[in-house]
Amino acid sequence: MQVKDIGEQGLLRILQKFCPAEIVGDDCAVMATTPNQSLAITTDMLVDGVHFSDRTTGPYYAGWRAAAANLSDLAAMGAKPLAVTVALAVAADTAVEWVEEFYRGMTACLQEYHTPIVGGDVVRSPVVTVAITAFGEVEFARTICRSNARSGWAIVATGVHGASRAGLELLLNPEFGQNLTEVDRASLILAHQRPKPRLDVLSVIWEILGSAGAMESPLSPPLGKGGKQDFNSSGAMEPPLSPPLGKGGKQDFNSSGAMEPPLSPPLAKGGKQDFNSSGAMEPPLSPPLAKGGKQDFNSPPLSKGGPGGVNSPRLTKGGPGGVKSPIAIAGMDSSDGLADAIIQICRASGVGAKVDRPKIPIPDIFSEILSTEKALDWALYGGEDFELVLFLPMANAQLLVEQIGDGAAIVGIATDSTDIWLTDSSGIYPDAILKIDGGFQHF
Ligand SMILES: Nc1ncnc2c1ncn2[C@@H]1O[C@H](COP(=O)(O)OP(=O)(O)O)[C@@H](O)[C@H]1O
Ligand SMILES: Cc1ncc(C[n+]2csc(CCOP(=O)(O)OP(=O)(O)O)c2C)c(N)n1
Ligand SMILES: [Mg+2]
Repeated sequence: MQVKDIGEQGLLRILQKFCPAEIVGDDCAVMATTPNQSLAITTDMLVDGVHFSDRTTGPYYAGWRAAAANLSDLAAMGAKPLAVTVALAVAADTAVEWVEEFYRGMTACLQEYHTPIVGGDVVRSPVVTVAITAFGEVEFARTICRSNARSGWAIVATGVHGASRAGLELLLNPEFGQNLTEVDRASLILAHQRPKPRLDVLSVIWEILGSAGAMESPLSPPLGKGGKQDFNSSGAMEPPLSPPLGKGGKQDFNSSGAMEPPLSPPLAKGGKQDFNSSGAMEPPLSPPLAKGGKQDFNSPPLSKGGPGGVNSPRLTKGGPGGVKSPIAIAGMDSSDGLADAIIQICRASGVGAKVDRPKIPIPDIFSEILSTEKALDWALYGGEDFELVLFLPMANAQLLVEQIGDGAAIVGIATDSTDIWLTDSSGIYPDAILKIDGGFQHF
């Protein structure tokens, strides 16, 4: 059966089965918000032939990866996922079964993090394309931004890099890795097809940084001795300080569709954006008029007064790198590769870095199947490992790496120049500048 056989309404009926019935189906999804939390919003598109293909990834894992990529961006901001919307473009002759499998994969990933699909759109297109918008919430004081890094801080990778690239190679090129065992082959392929967003790392970060994770006292001891907090086996992240979502602590988006309906009004009294009194609507983010009357799109919008400034009560911007939060950590995810993440954070923060080649965590098996050069290249530039790359004070970085385990490593240190060097503490290779364009480029 093809999409054209059931039509738009027929397809929507199938897709809405993957969504909580209480929320989906109207012109908007309306969700309760938690007081004192900021909304984190991210969009990522996936295009057939660019991000996945039938050669490498069937619909189930294409769906999984689509969800994981978006949740990974939330994790990178320190945000807890709330919901996603899915805009789907398929051809008239796309098999309905393909779309259903895609949704099964997507919801399998989302359910691990208790995140519902609350809406979306379907259109016809010659190329299958999926755009997901994910919504999360984060306390302002816990927002992990790219622009917060400081000279002297350690650079942490939360897990091995290059595995996804190796998995992609195995799927595209049958000649590659013929001496691998089936177990190793499967684990590399899974790294590509079923990446896990590192939302689990957030609880470890909050535990180490504690309530005293602010810039002023970044080295305060962790809250609890030694142990990771015991989150449930799904690996779902629940920042210990955030209030529970509903009775029982977690929203339950399982297939029964049971979930607490959003009873509280979405906007608290006074929480509405204050448009001017004439009633005319003025988008609150529009840049101020520059001298001469032209809008100056380069100047940072309405940052006067800092976070919560008078002009922009609900939006916090800290300059070219984006949000600045008071927490002693900076980071992003490594969707575009480890090197890209380090470079982006350094640029946003105005620092440099020294990255030590032997410290970069790669899968053990690489030494048997790849030259040292190629292993390094895939680790730095392969992309799609969806780990987090975090800059934080050394003592906290050491605790973090110890507690995450499983390939997490301190790979380098931020410096007060703006150069980003690849160094070699084993003394074999000369220092080199880390390339910005070594990874996947769309154009
Ligand atoms: N079409 C767009 N319009 C406005 N902003 C965009 C667009 N595409 C990307 N951005 C913004 O540019 C920044 C970098 O994007 P990107 O490299 O895609 O981030 P990520 O790797 O986290 O997905 C993000 O803040 C993103 O929201
Ligand atoms: C068929 C196929 N070819 C190539 C790749 C490799 N690839 C595609 S996009 C990408 C980088 C990440 O994608 P992007 O759209 O830049 O994600 P974002 O950083 O915005 O999250 C990589 C390494 C792939 N996953 N599948
Ligand atoms: Mg993106």
